Amino acid sequence: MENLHSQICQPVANRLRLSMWLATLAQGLKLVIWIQIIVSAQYLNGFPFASIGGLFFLTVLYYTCKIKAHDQSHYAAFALEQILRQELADKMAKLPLGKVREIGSGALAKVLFDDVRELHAFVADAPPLRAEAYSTPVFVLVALFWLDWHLALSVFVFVALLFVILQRLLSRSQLSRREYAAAMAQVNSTIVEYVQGMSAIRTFDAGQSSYGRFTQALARFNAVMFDWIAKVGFPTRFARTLFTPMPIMLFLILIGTYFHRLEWISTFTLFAFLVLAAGLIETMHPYMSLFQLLEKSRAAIERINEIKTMEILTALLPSEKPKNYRIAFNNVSFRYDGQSQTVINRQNFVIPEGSFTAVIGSSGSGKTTLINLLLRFWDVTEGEITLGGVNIKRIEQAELMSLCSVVFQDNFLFSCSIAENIAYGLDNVNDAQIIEAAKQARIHDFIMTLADGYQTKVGERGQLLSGGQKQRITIARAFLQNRPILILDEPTAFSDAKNETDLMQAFHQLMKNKTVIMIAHRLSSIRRADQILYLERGNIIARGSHEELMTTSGDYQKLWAEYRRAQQWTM
Ligand SMILES: Nc1ncnc2c1ncn2[C@@H]1O[C@H](COP(=O)(O)OP(=O)(O)OP(=O)(O)O)[C@@H](O)[C@H]1O
Repeated sequence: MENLHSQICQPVANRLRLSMWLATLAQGLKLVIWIQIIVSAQYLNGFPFASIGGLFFLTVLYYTCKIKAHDQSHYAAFALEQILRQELADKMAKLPLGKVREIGSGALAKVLFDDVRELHAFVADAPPLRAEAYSTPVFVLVALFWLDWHLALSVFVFVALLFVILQRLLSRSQLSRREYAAAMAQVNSTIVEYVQGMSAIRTFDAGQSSYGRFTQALARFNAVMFDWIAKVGFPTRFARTLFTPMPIMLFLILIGTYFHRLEWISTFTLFAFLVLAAGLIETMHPYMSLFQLLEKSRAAIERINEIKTMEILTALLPSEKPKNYRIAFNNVSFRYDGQSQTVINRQNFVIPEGSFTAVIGSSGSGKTTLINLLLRFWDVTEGEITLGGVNIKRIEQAELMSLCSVVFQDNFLFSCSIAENIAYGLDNVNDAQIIEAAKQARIHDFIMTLADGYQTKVGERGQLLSGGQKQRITIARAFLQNRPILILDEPTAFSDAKNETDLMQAFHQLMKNKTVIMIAHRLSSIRRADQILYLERGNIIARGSHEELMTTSGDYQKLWAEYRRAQQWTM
């Protein structure tokens, strides 16, 4: 077995070995049964009934071994499937969250489901096939040499020749895996984009450009496949023709009758050779299937290994608990994987415990990145972030998360009830507490208008609710969590003024007595901030309270002047 395959099958190696041995034993028994039948053919006039018992026993043993081999390899396949899914899921939990988002949920799900399933087929089917492909030719050749070494040697040379031809043909037919994988991945991603972005697609381009990208990807995939078929069509058909019993039978009849005339072999030996050699050639078919299984599973294993070997978030030891909730960025720089430019450049600032810090800046200035670094969705490239004087890399991930409540603009809800979504991840929460949190988040009245109230299912990703409603459910969860650090991404747009006022009131109540960092999109909501960080191109260009910045920062004054002009224009 190839290194790649044996490495990934390591956890179930013992079962697979057992399956191989049982399958090999079954092949040996099959051959013994054949030989016994052929030998019995010599006694057609007086069939040895005594040996029927033995034959029956061998047949039962043969089927028992074959079935047990099959069972073992299938158990191994199921066990490995479970082990790998568990391992990959554990690994994903330790990867930087930014990395998980970058790879995309579609691609990760494909590895967890499709690739692991692909491997199942290989693990379940390969051991019996391998036993058949490798042991049967050896057994049959031993039997042929035992019958007559002259003819056996000729058959051996003939089959070896065929084998070399088969190897050549199969290696020529290897589909350029990288090309195939790239073409397939492009088809998948364009399908996902086409389906997920359906609303934007219909609004903006009636599906033309996105559909165009999809058809282009499909055309490329077809071109790769056609090219492959053109390359392998003839070799495959030729291999199939060579590995039928006919060529070896013809060879045996020619050379066998010659040997028979020389009186080197008896008629019986020639007959035995014809039967056994036909079987020998059939054993090349499992070899071809095995080759295809190996090829198909190789790409899956490569993708699984890619995730298994990804760098995880490492914790610096010994782990420590923060002593307070003062946050400090010390000389922090950050560059996304594979990018040459840093998006945060050597930044230093402090967020005092219990204060409200607003982060402002134009689109792409690095506001979200700053928050992602604090939550360890990514790790800083240089410098350190401390919480309560402790480098966040020394704080266990679960501990860090248990100190922060996060409310994003686009909030993910789970496809369960509203009550379950509010209490998500929290133990020992009763209905009264859930209702109280919903009231504080100004969402209780809306929930009561629903026929099933708090038991209403929100649909996949919360699609049955509006953006504002989803956000208020997340705010209710944050009220219930009551964690000392609150990270908010202020909503930019909601449908009506009432909804927006409700939301802002809920936000302000939630912020009380907490260390708050808010990405602010509206200047009106930052006036009461203790500190405003004005970020541009990864640098804080101004820092201070509203009053301070209005006197010290020309950029900040300009921002307000523009904001006021826009307000007057709106009015
Ligand atoms: N996963 C990523 N890989 C590479 N570059 C990224 C990635 N995410 C963001 N960037 C880049 O980093 C820079 C900062 O992005 P960030 O999302 O932090 O900006 P932002 O200020 O939050 O913007 P917005 O207000 O539009 O949300 C941008 O130039 C963006 O293109």
